[in-house]
Amino acid sequence: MFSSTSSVLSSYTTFAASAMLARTVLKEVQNITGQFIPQKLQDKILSKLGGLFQNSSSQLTVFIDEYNGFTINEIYQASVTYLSTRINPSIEQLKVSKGPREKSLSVTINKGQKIVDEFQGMQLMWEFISTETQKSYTDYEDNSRSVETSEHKSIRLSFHKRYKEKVLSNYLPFVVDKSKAIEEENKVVKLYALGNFSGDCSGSPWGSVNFDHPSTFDTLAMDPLLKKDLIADLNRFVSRRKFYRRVGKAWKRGYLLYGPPGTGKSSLIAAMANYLKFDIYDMELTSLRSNSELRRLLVSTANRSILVIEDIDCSIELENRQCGGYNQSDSQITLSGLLNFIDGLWSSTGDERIIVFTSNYKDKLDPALLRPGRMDMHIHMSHLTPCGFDTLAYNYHRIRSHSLSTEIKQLITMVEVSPAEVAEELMKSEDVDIAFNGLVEFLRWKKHMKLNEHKNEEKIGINQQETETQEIEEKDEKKVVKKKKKKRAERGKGKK
Ligand SMILES: Nc1ncnc2c1ncn2[C@@H]1O[C@H](COP(=O)(O)OP(=O)(O)OP(=O)(O)O)[C@@H](O)[C@H]1O
Ligand SMILES: [Mg+2]
Repeated sequence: MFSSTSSVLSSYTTFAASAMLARTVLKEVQNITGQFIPQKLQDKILSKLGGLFQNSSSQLTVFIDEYNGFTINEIYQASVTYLSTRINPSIEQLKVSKGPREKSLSVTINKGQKIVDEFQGMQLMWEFISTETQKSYTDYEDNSRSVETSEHKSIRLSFHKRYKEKVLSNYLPFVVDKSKAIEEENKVVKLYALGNFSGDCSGSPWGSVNFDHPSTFDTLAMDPLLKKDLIADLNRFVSRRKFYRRVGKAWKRGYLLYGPPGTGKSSLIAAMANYLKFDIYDMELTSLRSNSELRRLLVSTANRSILVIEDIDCSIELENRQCGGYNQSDSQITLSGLLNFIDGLWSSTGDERIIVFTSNYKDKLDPALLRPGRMDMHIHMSHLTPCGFDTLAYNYHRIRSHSLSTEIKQLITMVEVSPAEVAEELMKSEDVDIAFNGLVEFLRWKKHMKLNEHKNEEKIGINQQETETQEIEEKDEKKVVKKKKKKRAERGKGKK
């Protein structure tokens, strides 16, 4: 990969000058501080610098241009990213920029600036270079002349000749890997939905916005063991590229999230995306007309992404699958169309894909969807538990315990309350006492309603029982009357 990088032996005389400069600086430091720097320490400093500055003819310089022909040079980009983490106090000029959709500033080194880096005992000197070239054009129609200036950017990497192999096969790959990790860390997660609302001209059916959902695994109230299992499952999944290749399985994973409304299914998807830094594709099945449209959309999703189909039980005609002879042509969208595609083409074209289905009712789902191997993990998002309450209390009020906590937790075990409902109450005031008191009131009211419901149910139950026994008695009565009539009739015959 790197052998083609142009390497030029440069008579880099500035290095020798820099060595002299380093000696002068050491002397100056002694003069200013009035403190003698021990000779040993001086030697050590100079010998460290010596790897770079000793003899100009022992230096090798690698030039890394911004462009490789018309395409961007990935090593250049990687070096810029990597060097932005190596900025030290000796740097005098920096460049700062920020794209309209980026979260943070990007700080890079200005042209002419140098950075010394160390790697496995080697000293390496990086320098940013920029040259401007001007071309003049003559417009022969009106004989006017115009000048066009273009900038040529490159980076110069210098080190001792004896490290050539090590730099090309260890150091530069290290720089590339490191820059990927940095980019991954700074990556802005995107949310894609159908329709082009970002105004780009790519022709993609998906429009995207920056995904700025604050949900993380820390803020999510869910069974701690389940949360731990899920995080471990995600970690295993993303680290198993080779494994999936070896066993011949498509590198994808399916999760089914089910549970009542407001229990955090959508929040969990957001937490997964934020954790993995995967983009989300939100697929609204009800707005699609055919299997072929679905296929087109799935093909145009990118790797390292989460495809989300919410409320799967409501968004697809489940009966389609069950009706054997039903016309499952391309003119409509069917569950089998979706499943076939997920199992087949899509899974073999993409890498590192996650698919998430959500549903409020697991038992309403087609068994085909629940078949082993389809949805690898079924995750039940339940009503709030006392432990989940602790998470919410800490999220919203940064509080680990409160005099009302015990009562709140007791009430939570008595009523069925969703994390969303409790979150709503906790947000009503920034004063924790007011918010917790409000929550207690709310939970007591829920408990009261539940008890009333029970009583009503019991009443209905008793009434029902009464009517049932009455009916039975009536039936029995009728039977008895019938029997009696029969007997009477028989007796009448006998008399005759
Ligand atoms: N488990 C949870 N942990 C933390 N906050 C939660 C949790 N569940 C719900 N919330 C809060 O309630 C809001 C709504 O929850 P969310 O949309 O994730 O629920 P859902 O299960 O997807 O509901 P639905 O079935 O209606 O789609 C969230 O924005 C969040 O503030
Ligand atoms: Mg939801």
